[in-house]
Amino acid sequence: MWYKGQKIAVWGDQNKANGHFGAEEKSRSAIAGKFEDIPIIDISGIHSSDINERMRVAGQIRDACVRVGFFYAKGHGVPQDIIDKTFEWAEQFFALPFEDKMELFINNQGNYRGYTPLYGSGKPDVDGLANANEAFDWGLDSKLNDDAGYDCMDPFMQGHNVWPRQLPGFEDHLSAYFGALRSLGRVLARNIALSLGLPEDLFDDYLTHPGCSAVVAHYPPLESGSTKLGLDPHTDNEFLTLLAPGKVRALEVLNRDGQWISAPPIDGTFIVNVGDQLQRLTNNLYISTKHRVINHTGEERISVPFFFSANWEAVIDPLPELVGKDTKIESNNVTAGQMYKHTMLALHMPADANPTFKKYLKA
Ligand SMILES: O=C(O)CCC(=O)C(=O)O
Ligand SMILES: [Fe+2]
Repeated sequence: MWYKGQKIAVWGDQNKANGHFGAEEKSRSAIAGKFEDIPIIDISGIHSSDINERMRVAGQIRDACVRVGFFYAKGHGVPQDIIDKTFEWAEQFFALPFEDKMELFINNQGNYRGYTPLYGSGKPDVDGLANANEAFDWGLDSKLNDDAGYDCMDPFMQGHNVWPRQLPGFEDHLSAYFGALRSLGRVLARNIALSLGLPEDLFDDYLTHPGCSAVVAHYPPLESGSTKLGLDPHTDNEFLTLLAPGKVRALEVLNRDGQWISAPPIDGTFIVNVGDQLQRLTNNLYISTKHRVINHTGEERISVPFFFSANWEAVIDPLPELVGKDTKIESNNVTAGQMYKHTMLALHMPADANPTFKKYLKA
């Protein structure tokens, strides 16, 4: 495919960075109490004008990204109030009648924004039902774009967000949340560059209009003994994920021994993880670690992942600085937008075959 005179390669699962560790443990029970294996980092120094402060954080981030691919970020600077309000709006959205939510059915939007019904994404089980979560996705569009020089015409990602007409105020708040997290992502990316021993502005050109997206997700409690998953094991596609995990423990992270480690929420922190883009850019130095969601707590769970991505047209190849002098870079010229589109198509395909959802598909 061609875009602005540039040939874009075909992207597929075989190209996913997929840096999970070890063989996948089949057990459905996670090891609790080992969450200290996921480091807690006070990242407040990323905003400091003192390079020593920034370097101190960068060292810890490097260690976490090389060993684990995940860390808890405290001192992130996003006001708790804006995070709490996002959860309140999410609750109001999920409380809407099913028919209202299906007005925004994600499979009807060319840019994969809007509503994913319960069991409507992921890999279908023997009962034909897939992930036990419902979700609302929004992300960069021409309204949320803050780069005057960008036309939002990526060949893979075009169109606007859709918003629930029943909830005035929802769009404004989620847009503000998007802006706050995008700002944090840009500062974090500078610290990541530092953590790689590279100039702090290294990623700036990748992030002039980052193709970020975000999700409010609802994971109802699963019955004990249920074989269902809230979210299948996967790696995230983007540069970094900044997850507001809410109050209910359900996220599990695959460690080097192939064991699932529980990653419970810790007040005042985001759970940050390396995505496939960053793994690829760092030539597999930083690891995009597999994770999944299982809610066996008996409580309703809401979480809000923010996927911080490079510009959609940015080609995601290993940085020459991180590739040995004699190693040839195998460029396949894949863009961030293409990686995102591919991931979203694969994730949402099952709903097209499900009779409950099929009738909502628009021709
Ligand atoms: O809700 C969570 O804990 C994680 C969600 C997640 O992994 C994702 O949406 O990619
Ligand atoms: Fe994820």
